[in-house]
Amino acid sequence: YRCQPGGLWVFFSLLILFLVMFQVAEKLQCEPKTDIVFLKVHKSASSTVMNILFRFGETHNLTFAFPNGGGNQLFYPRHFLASFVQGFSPWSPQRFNILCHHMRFLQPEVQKVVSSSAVYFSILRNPVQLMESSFVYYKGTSAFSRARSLEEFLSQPYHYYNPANSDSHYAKNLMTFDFGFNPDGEVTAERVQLMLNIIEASFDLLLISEYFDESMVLLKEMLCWDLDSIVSFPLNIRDSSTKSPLPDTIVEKIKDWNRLDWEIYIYFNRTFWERIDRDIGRERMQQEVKALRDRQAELARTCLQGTGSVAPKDIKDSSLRPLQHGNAKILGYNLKQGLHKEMEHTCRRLVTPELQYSSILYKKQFAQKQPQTHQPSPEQTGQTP
Ligand SMILES: Nc1ncnc2c1ncn2[C@@H]1O[C@H](COP(=O)(O)OS(=O)(=O)O)[C@@H](OP(=O)(O)O)[C@H]1O
Repeated sequence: YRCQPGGLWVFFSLLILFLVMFQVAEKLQCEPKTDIVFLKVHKSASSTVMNILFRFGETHNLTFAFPNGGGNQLFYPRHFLASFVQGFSPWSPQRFNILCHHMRFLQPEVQKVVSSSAVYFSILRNPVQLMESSFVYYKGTSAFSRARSLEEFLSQPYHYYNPANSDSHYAKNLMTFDFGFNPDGEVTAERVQLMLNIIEASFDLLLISEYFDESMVLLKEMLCWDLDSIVSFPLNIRDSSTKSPLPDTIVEKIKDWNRLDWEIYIYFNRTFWERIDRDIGRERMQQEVKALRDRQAELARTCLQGTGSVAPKDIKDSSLRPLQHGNAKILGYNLKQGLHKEMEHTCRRLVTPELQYSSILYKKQFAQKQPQTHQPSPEQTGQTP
């Protein structure tokens, strides 16, 4: 049997056609996603994730669902309502690309402000470290203000904690609360299962802050973004002088006190790794994480003075100073001098704290608009994070 030249031509034409179709199919499958809901769970590295979303949104000219009047939270701790979003009208078809400010989740209302094809994700943190962080950051709230230490609070929590107070959620099952559920609900197998089912049905991906880099790789895959879109420097981080070590006895007490959060965390930590095994595999994950860390290290060398984060008093540019809250000392960054214009912009955005960045984007989005006639009260704008 001898191969005919005509046959070869047909073979190569078919091969090229197949390759082109394959590329087109792959592209169709993997268009970068631009409609996103991020539930910004408190004290779970959510400000770092928000910075990633801010940068992507700014670069791609996307719209954000800002709180009315430009506050920093969507009228938290109230359950989310579409009417909290600036520019939302029940009579207009306008939808926003990214919803990522602090809110207490309520899906039917969220669905009114974003496209029906929006991707939903959130991030969880081990409730033990989350509560230690919350105790320091929200030291001024009613449940924590009278307790000298977390140990003291946990020795008789109901002496300090009154569920009827409007700021009590910072002290018990904060993740459960942010997902929209009752943090004081009785812990039964049925309740836990129902809660997990609802979260799983509403969210496409649950990230884990202890595995932040792996989380970003999963996010990149889900959103069809590139590596540079998911790089970050850790934001809203505390100085170690305001962190306390937790003896084992306290760890157990925190788990018990935050039982609903613990159940959420355990379950989605498991599904997180199952998803990695299913979609990426451990080996490729390792390579992707390395690529991400290498890129971040390169950016740190380019952008930052010194080796990394610095105390608030040492931040030279006041527009890069993060909000200080409660008893926490929140660190920030100094940019290198003499960076070229474009690089300076990239570096500056990486280290711009949440409140300043949000306000820059808000002004940009509403630059053409008249000032609001309705002025919400400070409580409504949620000035404290
Ligand atoms: N990349 C990365 N990886 C792991 N952990 C990180 C990261 N970025 C921020 N953090 C830690 O997240 C805590 C702040 O969380 P939030 O930004 O969600 O807080 S807030 O509710 O918006 O105030 C805060 O925790 P504590 O330092 O324990 O308070 C940060 O250190």
